[in-house]
Amino acid sequence: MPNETGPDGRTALIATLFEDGVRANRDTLATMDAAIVTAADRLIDCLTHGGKVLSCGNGGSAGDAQHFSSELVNRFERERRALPAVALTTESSTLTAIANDYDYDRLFSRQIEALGRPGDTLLAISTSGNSGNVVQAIAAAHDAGMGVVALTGKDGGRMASILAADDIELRAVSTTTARIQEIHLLFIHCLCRLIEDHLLD
Ligand SMILES: O=C(CO)[C@@H](O)[C@H](O)[C@H](O)[C@H](O)COP(=O)(O)O
Ligand SMILES: [Zn+2]
Repeated sequence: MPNETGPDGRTALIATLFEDGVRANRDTLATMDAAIVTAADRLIDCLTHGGKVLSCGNGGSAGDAQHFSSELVNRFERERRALPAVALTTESSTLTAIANDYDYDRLFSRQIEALGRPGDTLLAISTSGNSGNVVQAIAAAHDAGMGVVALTGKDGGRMASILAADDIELRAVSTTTARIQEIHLLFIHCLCRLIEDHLLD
C-alpha cells in the first residue's frame, strides 16, 4: 500500500522543490526589494523618454527575454499603450548567420550594434552570469550608450564584474539554475507591474 509520499518518494521530492523555491524567494526579497524598484524606475525613465528595451539570454533565459518583451509590446495586466521592446533571441536567420559567420558569443552584441541607441536599456539574463554572449551584450550596450538591467544568480559571475556603476543587477539568491530562473520570472513580473502602474496611476 503506497504511503502519503508515494512508493518512490516523488511527492517528498516535490515538497522539497517547493520549499527550496519558497526559501529562495524569501532570501531574494530580503536583499533585492530596493533594487527591483530602482530597476523599474530605470526602465520607466527609458520608456517615457523614447527609449526601447532589448532583452537577451540563453535556453530558459531566452524564453524569459521573450516573455518580458511580449508583456511590454502587448500588455501585462492592464490596458495601456504598447511599449517598445525587442527580444534578441528570435530572428533565426540573423541568429544562425551571426553564429555561423562570427561566433556564438557575438549573437547578441552584433544585434545591439545594429539596434541599440543611447537611452535604450538592455535586459541581460543569465543564471550563472557567465554566458559569453550575454557578457558581450553588456559590453556592446555600454559602447552604444545604453543602460543595463542584469538578472543573475549564484555569485553574479562575469556579468557582475563588468557592470557599470549606474547599471543594476538583480541577483536571485540561489545556486540552483531552475530556482534562479523561477525568481527571474518573478523579477520580470514585478518590473512589468511597476511599469504598468506608473503609466496608468
Ligand atoms: O532552462 C534551462 C535549465 O533549467 C537551460 O536551458 C539553461 O537555460 C541553459 O543551460 C542555459 O544555457 C544556461 O545559461 P545561463 O543561465 O548560465 O546564462
Ligand atoms: Zn508573464
